[in-house]
Amino acid sequence: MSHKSPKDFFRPLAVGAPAPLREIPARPSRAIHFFDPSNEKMAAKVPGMIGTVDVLLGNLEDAIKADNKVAAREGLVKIAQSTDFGPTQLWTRINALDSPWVLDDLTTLVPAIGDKLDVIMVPKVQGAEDIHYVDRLLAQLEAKAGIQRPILIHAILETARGVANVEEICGASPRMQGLSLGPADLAADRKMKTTRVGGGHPGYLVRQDPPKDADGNSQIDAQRSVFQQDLWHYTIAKMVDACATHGIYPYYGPFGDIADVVACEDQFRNAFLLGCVGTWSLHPKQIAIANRVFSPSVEDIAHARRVVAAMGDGTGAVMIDGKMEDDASLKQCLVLVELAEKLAEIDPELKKQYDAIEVQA
Ligand SMILES: CC(=O)SCCNC(=O)CCNC(=O)[C@H](O)C(C)(C)COP(=O)(O)OP(=O)(O)OC[C@H]1O[C@@H](n2cnc3c(N)ncnc32)[C@H](O)[C@@H]1OP(=O)(O)O
Ligand SMILES: CC(=O)C(=O)O
Ligand SMILES: [Mg+2]
Repeated sequence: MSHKSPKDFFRPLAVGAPAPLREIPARPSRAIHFFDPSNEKMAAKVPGMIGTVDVLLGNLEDAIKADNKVAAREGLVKIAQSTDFGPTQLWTRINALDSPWVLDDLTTLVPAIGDKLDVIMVPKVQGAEDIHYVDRLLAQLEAKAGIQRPILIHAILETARGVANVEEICGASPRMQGLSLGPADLAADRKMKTTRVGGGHPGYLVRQDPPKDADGNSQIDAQRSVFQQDLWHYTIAKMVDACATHGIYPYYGPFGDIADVVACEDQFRNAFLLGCVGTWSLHPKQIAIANRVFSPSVEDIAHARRVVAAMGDGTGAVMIDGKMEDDASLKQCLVLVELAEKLAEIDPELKKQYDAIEVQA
């Protein structure tokens, strides 16, 4: 839902602010890698990560101690001003809109490094009103600082009200770039009885039916398989639909069990299959997992290209390996092929792998 009439939707919100984008570019953003700009050891690693990760995000909100908020903000300014980010995007996560730090975050960052910041992530977004506030303030600050292209907004979905309002959040401004899931705050706000940051839960499961004995009685105490379920399926699916409706991009979020690289990969893959374009990385070892999961496999691209070739003008139905392919399955294949083309532009290793695929007749 827009707060403006359709004719004014793309009008700048301050005189002299850059014109809003008509379309949000599909820039690869498989991993949004979080770092604490007040942590000197971590910050020192940032320049070396350029080119190995699609997005570097200087975090100012949760996980930064209250005593370090100013140092984190100043550290981010220093890093951004002294670093050429090349192909890697620079994002930040500002403090919550009801915090004592957010106004200084925005009024410091935009004049100092607004020309380098691609996206500002806003936490704990509750409804369109939060986006409208940041939208207008950014326009005023951009105009004052002479910023030439609009800084985009990314909202974290991490309150029950935010989830209920997801559609209006996505459509609140042409600056809206995407949404991430905030499973930790969302769990707390919903009063879910979990203590984890993302991922599944062994107690959230479906159990196989009991076997029956010769008389047809259920053997309740027999050994039965249990299947752990995904606590986040509903919210991710809702985010994906809202983002697709508004032409913006959905992301998973943090996976807090850094040591469990296997479950992390599974959770990321669920999000990829459901339509997310990327996820967060909290530790350097999660970057490779995200890059792998959010890049279509060589097998998928080989199959997709085969369907594209077989479908000619894109209409009708054909059989490939015993399966029916038609206009609709072709469209799914094109999603993968187009994503592979975008990734090949920035990832030479992937390009080599995709280029080596021979299309089977
Ligand atoms: C719910 C939410 O809001 S999630 C988002 C907020 N949370 C975050 O942003 C957390 C970001 N990550 C971190 O703070 C850290 O990775 C932690 C606390 C999880 C683990 O940190 P450590 O215990 O230091 O991890 P570990 O010892 O494995 O680190 C190995 C090296 O990687 C570095 N490192 C760890 N995390 C990062 C990072 N995110 N970026 C860059 N370097 C990092 C460490 O400084 C260390 O460097 P060293 O080898 O020179 O000593
Ligand atoms: C991602 C985040 O901020 C959360 O899970 O709360
Ligand atoms: Mg949070």
